[in-house]
Amino acid sequence: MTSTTIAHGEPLLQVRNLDKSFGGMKAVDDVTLDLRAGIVTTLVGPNGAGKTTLFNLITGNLARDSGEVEWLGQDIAGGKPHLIARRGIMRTYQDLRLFDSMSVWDNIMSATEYGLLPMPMSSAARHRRKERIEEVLERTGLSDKRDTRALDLAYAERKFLSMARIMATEARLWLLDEPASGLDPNSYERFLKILRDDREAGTTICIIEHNLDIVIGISDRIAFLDRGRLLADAEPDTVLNDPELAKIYFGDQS
Ligand SMILES: Nc1ncnc2c1ncn2[C@@H]1O[C@H](COP(=O)(O)OP(=O)(O)OP(=O)(O)O)[C@@H](O)[C@H]1O
Repeated sequence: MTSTTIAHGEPLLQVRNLDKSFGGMKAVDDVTLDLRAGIVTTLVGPNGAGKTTLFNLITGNLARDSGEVEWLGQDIAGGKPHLIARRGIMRTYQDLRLFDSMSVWDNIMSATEYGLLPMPMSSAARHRRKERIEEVLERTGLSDKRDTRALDLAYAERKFLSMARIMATEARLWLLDEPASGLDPNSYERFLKILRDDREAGTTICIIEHNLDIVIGISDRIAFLDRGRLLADAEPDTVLNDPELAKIYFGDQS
């Protein structure tokens, strides 16, 4: 995992003129976007806008047609997912992709190993990892569930486990695909606190989110996608008060 220092607000990940089509349909169409160090960028837009596809192109789950993805100035487009993870880019999935028959603890442990070189860890490093997992269990409210199989968790607990899996790594960039969908209001608060605390600690976060309370509650910047095109990338007030974007997002309600 790279430890290059980068100033708050400077681009950590740069997407340039990225394109991806499925058949004749452009799912991501000439998108240029910076994800900046220590900043929470929310990716919004109607269903099918290309948000998840953009994540998949960044993380190597899909191959781009053209364009660039740079991490700290290095080209990473076309890299394999585990190699991209190794650089410090971790993600969650809408369908969570937990290891259902494994315990909460083992699910988290496996995430800390994903993308790492298979080399023995020093006992000090193992100890630090254990402490980090304990802290993540506490913050996600899963301490009492550490031995429970993922399959046996309640819905909100499964969502928090998918967050815990990336929190326990030392990733510098988190890509979160609708992590709060279906959560109850109490869980929202826990979720927002996690994001705010990690942003404070310097983590860079990009989150796909439909819930406007969450969008308003956490965004430093909002990027608005529609039919593959990036229509806006600006401060929340600018995007949220743009009547044209509201029409696209909510439909014409006049
Ligand atoms: N693997 C694929 N094969 C074919 N079409 C795909 C594939 N993945 C996505 N698409 C299509 O690309 C478009 C963008 O999909 P994507 O999932 O990126 O949208 P989204 O903005 O994340 O939507 P949502 O908010 O509903 O999750 C959609 O029309 C979708 O059907």
